[in-house]
Parts: sequence; structure tokens; C-alpha cells
Amino acid sequence: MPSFNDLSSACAEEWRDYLEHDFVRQLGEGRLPEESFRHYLQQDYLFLIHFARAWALAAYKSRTLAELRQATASLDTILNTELDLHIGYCSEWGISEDDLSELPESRATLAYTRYVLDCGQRGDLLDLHVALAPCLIGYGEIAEWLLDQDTTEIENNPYADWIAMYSSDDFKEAVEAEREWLDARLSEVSERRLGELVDVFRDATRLEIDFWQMGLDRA
Ligand SMILES: Cc1ncc(CN)c(N)n1
Repeated sequence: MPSFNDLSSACAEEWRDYLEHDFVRQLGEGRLPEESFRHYLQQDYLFLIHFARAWALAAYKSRTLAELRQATASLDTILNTELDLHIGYCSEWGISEDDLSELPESRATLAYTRYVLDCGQRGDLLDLHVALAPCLIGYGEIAEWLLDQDTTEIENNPYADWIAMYSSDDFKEAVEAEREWLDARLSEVSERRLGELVDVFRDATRLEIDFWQMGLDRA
């Protein structure tokens, strides 16, 4: 029976390059250039706005009340928790809400966010969830991986709050719920359909890699 693990193992190389990207390693070791992190934070604000739109699209694509509730709950979490935390976090890094509202969007942000929205528009709810999976499940795995690394001395790390945000119980719960939803849906798909979904997952993972790289290139 197919499950989420079949998606990640079908593109194991890209998945590992995303989870263990140099941006992540340097962040974990506290040696990521601040300029890289600031640029990432700014673009991530734009990213999260489009991701909120993607969950709104998931609400539109829902066929049942349960799916509609799930999509609107995710939309609410992004708008009222993750984005609020993000704006507060940006201000600790000297980036005001006014600065954020005037940001030009980078090509990496444009490519990734519009790709996800396009997957949702041309496909069904499962296509959209699979396109969103590297974002949610990937960050959960990245936070776990960082906490397992010997080099991560969390207390002295300037990025400790960021790591804490993505290793919080709330975030872990959201990751677990998404994994369960995906496992249930994927268990019903044919081999041909699984192949299509692997392509979506691989492309979204490659776009996450580009997003990290955009931050590194800034330095
Ligand atoms: C680019 C990106 N990918 C994933 C996440 C985690 N929601 C994020 N904040 N930014």
C-alpha cells in the first residue's frame, strides 16, 4: 500500500539534498551568514502569504465538510500563528512589518509558490497536499535532524528560536496530522497515479532546495 514514504524514497536524493542543505547545516552550526538568514526571513514572509492562499485553495477544492474544516484550520494556523510568529521574529532581526510589505519577490519565491498554486488549480486536493508536503513535513524533519546533530549547540546558536519554532509540539502535531492524511489518501491510489504524485513531490522538493540556495547566494 503506497504511503508518504514512497514519495520521499522515490526521490531520495532530492529529499536528502533539501533536508541536509548547506543552508540548514550552517544554520544548525550557528555559522550561517546573517545576511543569508535575513534574506531568507524576508522572502519567507512572502512565501507564507502564498501558502495561506494555497490552503484557501484547498478549502475550495474540498469535497467534504471534514476536508473543508481541515483546510480552514491550516489556513488559520498559517495566518494567525506562523505568520504572526514570523513577523515578531523578523522584528527581532530588525525587519519591520513596513519593510516586509514593500519587499520585491525573488524568482525562487515566485517559482515555488506559484508552482504549488498551479498544482492545486489543475489537479485535485491530493495533488495540492503533495505539493505542500515538502513544506510541512520537510520542515518537521529538518528540525528533528538539526536537534540530532552534535554540532547544534542550541543555547549559543543565533538561530535557536527558529529551530525551536519548527520543533515545537504544535508544529510536530501538524506534521503528524498531515502525514496521516497523506498516508490514508495515498493508500488508495494506483501505481500510475502514484507516479504523477511523485513528480509533483520531486518538483516541490527541488523548489525548496532553490529556496535555501537563494538564501545562501545572498551572502
Ligand atoms: C520555504 C519554506 N518552506 C517551508 C516552511 C514551513 N512552513 C517555510 N516557512 N518556508
